[in-house]
Amino acid sequence: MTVLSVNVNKIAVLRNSRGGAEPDVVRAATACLDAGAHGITVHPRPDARHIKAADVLALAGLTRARGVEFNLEGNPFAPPRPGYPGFLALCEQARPAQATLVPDGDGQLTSDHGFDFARDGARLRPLVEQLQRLGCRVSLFTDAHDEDAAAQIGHAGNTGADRVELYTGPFAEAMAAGTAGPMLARFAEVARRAQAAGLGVNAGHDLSQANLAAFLAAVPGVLEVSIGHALIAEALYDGLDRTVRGYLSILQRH
Ligand SMILES: CC(=O)[C@@H](O)[C@H](O)COP(=O)(O)O
Ligand SMILES: NCC(=O)COP(=O)(O)O
Repeated sequence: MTVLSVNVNKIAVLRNSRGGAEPDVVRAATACLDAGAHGITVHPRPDARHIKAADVLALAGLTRARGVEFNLEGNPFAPPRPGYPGFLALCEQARPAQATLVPDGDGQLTSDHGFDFARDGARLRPLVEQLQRLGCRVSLFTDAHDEDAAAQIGHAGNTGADRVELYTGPFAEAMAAGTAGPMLARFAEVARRAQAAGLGVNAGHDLSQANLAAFLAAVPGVLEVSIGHALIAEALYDGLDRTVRGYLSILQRH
């Protein structure tokens, strides 16, 4: 079975919008694990707009205590800055079970592309080794939607990484537009090539209850999906009824 790692970035977005402690990322992560999620993912960004270094350490403690996977995502090439010690330093402190390297630019709204392995492979290799020495399984964020992707994946194998994470944003868009067929065939081909190169396959970005089943039916051997944005949005809808009723019941009693 494919395992589910819940990304709790969005809980921190909401918390930071008021500057206080609520909603609490550790409490939210605990609720996800209590519901059966297999692990927790966060992707702290250098501008600390959601997950902060302290959250990473707190979630590392929670996942260690619960014996589940902690997946820490980030760009290993982004320089440290006040409030963000750098991805490698965070991994040294938190020792996540999995480090997922993502080539984000600084001003990006969210992740929107994978590595260019032909170009980045040589500088990724020593970082992969360094992270593996820290005890992390290493996964590399990769495109699977374009012409070049199947060729690129061979270079990914040369980095020494353990897994790749297929960037599923373009699949989610195609699915919403009703045109996912050819895209899914491409993802399946990239997954098979990755597996043939000895890489495990994860997937993530904009996966949701509306598109996950179609993805898993078409793409073989996906080991893990990390899902945040849609899952948190769906949780709001699914939980609003109960919450409003909770308020009404207090009002009715006073
Ligand atoms: C790598 C990936 O696709 C997700 O981790 C995504 O980067 C979530 O980050 P944001 O929550 O900042 O959009
Ligand atoms: N690696 C993908 C991830 O952690 C969550 O992405 P999204 O579901 O927030 O788009």
